[in-house]
Amino acid sequence: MSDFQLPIRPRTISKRRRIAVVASRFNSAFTDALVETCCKVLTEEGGDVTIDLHHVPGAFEIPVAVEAVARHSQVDAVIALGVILRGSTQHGDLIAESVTNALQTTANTHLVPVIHEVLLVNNEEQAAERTMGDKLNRGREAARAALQTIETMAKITKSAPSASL
Ligand SMILES: Nc1c(NC[C@H](O)[C@H](O)[C@H](O)CO)[nH]c(=O)[nH]c1=O
Ligand SMILES: CC(=O)[C@@H](O)COP(=O)(O)O
Repeated sequence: MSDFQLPIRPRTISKRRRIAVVASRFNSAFTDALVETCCKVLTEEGGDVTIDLHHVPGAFEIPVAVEAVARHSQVDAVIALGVILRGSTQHGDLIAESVTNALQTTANTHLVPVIHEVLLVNNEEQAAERTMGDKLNRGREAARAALQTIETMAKITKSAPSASL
């Protein structure tokens, strides 16, 4: 009897990546800086990467667009970029909390990495440091977190039994 076994279906890990960026326009000087740096780093460090950029008015609208991307597009990751400046009421904190929870839910529901850089800051100085500076740049951080998480997810799914994929 032959001990020949059919090879299991190869799961080719394509190095071609598609990443969606969902960014709010509110506080656009800061959010535009986040988008610019994030896309630059994705292009420089991500290899063969296609970026789908989507804009929404404010941070509160980011999760619905991220969920739509997760449901309807074949992306390897979604990056959420926004800047919430604390005002004199609780409004900013409420938005930030709801965005955080919604992004986590989308990531875990669709098993797609969602990178959360919807920043909640106390003032413009903190916003500038994080969006325009070199030391704390959250746009750069977002791009690198997306690329690293894509690699990790690929390793995890590669080592999973094919029936569970
Ligand atoms: N104050 C900020 C907002 N506010 C707008 C909301 O996000 C939202 O668009 C509005 O409540 C309509 O649903 N958005 C930010 O991104 N940053 C802010 O500082
Ligand atoms: C997050 C906001 O919409 C914020 O600008 C609201 O400001 P305020 O708390 O002063 O009403």
